[in-house]
Amino acid sequence: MGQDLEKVLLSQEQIEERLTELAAQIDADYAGKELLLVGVLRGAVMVMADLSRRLHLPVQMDWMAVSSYGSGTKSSGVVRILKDLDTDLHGRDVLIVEDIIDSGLTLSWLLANLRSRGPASVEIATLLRKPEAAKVAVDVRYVGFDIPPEFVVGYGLDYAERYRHLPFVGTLAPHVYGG
Ligand SMILES: O=P(O)(O)OC[C@H]1O[C@H](OP(=O)(O)OP(=O)(O)O)[C@H](O)[C@@H]1O
Ligand code: HPA
Repeated sequence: MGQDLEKVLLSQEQIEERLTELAAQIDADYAGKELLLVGVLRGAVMVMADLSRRLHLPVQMDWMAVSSYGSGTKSSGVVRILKDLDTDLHGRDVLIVEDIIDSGLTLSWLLANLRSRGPASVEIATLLRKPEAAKVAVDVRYVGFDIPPEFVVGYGLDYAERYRHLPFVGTLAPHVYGG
């Protein structure tokens, strides 16, 4: 496992500190409201757990599963809903919780999809964003870290379903994905 990693990009401490800041901002922005957190499976599980536990607002949580990456390192651009929400979004303040915005294709599709369901508002919170990899612009209210356009793993992010459990974000050694 150690040999698979090239470097640690963001330590557990850096991530937790930033999530605390984002939670305070979200608490202030939605004061007096009840928020519906929509986690995007599977990558957002860690961010959802750690961000939601820092919120003081009343929140509900629901989950969607979408897929655009399959087992590779590039977005296919074709988004499929693998599991839809159980919650009616009509009149709700919705915050999509994500691990990463890379090309932006998944989130721009998801944002349009959720906005078509009649919510009061839909915003996005993502731990990571790769500005140099953007293929479409996505309006993101809460960003943990802007990172370089390298493939990263850990803290929910996988390569071929591995490395999601790592408590930090790192890059993989090129030999792992045949680079
Ligand atoms: O901006 P994009 O280029 O569209 O990439 C971002 C998407 O890719 C990842 O999901 P993935 O499809 O890998 O599924 P997973 O969450 O199950 O790992 C991530 O969780 C985002 O949903
Ligand atoms: O850099 C990444 N790593 C893992 N999954 C991803 N999905 C989009 N970008 C990435």
